[in-house]
Amino acid sequence: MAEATHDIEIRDLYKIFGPNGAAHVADVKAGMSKEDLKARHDHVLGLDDINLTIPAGRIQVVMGLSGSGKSTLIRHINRLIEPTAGKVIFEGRDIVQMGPAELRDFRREKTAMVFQKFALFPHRTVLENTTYGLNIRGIPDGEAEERARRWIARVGLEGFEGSYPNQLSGGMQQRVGLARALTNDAGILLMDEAFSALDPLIRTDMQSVLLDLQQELQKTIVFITHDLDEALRLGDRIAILRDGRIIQEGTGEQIVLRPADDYISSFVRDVKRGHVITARTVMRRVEPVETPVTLPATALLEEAARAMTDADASRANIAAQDGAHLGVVTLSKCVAEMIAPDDGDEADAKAQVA
Ligand SMILES: Nc1ncnc2c1ncn2[C@@H]1O[C@H](COP(=O)(O)OP(=O)(O)OP(=O)(O)O)[C@@H](O)[C@H]1O
Repeated sequence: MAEATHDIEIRDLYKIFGPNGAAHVADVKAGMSKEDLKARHDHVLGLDDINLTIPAGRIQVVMGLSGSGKSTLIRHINRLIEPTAGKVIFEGRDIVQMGPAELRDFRREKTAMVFQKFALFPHRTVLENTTYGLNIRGIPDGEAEERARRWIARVGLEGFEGSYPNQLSGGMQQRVGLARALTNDAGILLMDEAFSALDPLIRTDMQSVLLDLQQELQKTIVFITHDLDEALRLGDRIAILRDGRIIQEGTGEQIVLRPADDYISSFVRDVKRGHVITARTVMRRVEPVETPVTLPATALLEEAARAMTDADASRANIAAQDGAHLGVVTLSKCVAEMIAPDDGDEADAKAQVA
């Protein structure tokens, strides 16, 4: 038997919406397109042969345009949607095969969800909204309240425990959504366009709140978005969906440097490369040089360029976490990569992250 892991392993997953989806899996496997399936059989292809390992303790972003299958995919993880075929394996168990009681416990204890439209109860206070999940699990009131208060404070809402949702701004309401999910203490956090309804500044703020919490909590987060900047900022890994298929999966840096096709190229063309590409990717593997600047391998190009400019240095050494020397970057190389690489540089950079 395979060793149990805390990763979420999605294997050969298909979802065909319609009265007789299972009858059409073979057609889809044989290459029938979403359009043909709709035209010939009046069924909708939701997910097409999804294979994805969502790493434990990291943020997996699922990105794609409207209708690409993002919501359908995330809802298979807690089985709010039944697959037409395939497996979703967590800790050695296939969620698809769970009976009702096992599924209920899995949902309540292992997963929590944050929704785009907050989904708060309007007639309950912040505290009551946050304790709700614990109450239905039968956790004693005192303990539930203590846990809820802790998370309400942790998301920055101390003092608002007695407020009602309509007394709060959108950003504050989503902080309640996050507090409610965290109070549940579940290892898997499912976030479906959780920040998409927020104003840009509040949205960036909430991304920072999430990243800050994640440093400490290291939950397995599945985060859906249609926004590339958000995907690149949050995702340890990013899967890009189109028409129910994963067309590319990797780190943000890999996707920006090696877009799998023209569609993804057009997505990433306007990305701020200095915020995505790391110094390690553009360094040369040469002996240490005389310079006041040493940077971690994870430093982004913009950070590297700023550090060198501030120190009036033209080069920086790059060191691994344990301090071992890895290579050298130059200021001019960083700037050139941030602006637009020539083909040769692009090929080098691609080879580096391959
Ligand atoms: N219950 C359903 N019945 C029929 N078709 C459905 C159903 N739910 C989703 N679909 C279809 O499945 C495909 C994927 O939809 P899904 O909602 O997962 O996309 P999405 O990427 O989350 O889009 P959005 O960003 O607009 O929410 C779409 O073609 C959609 O119309």
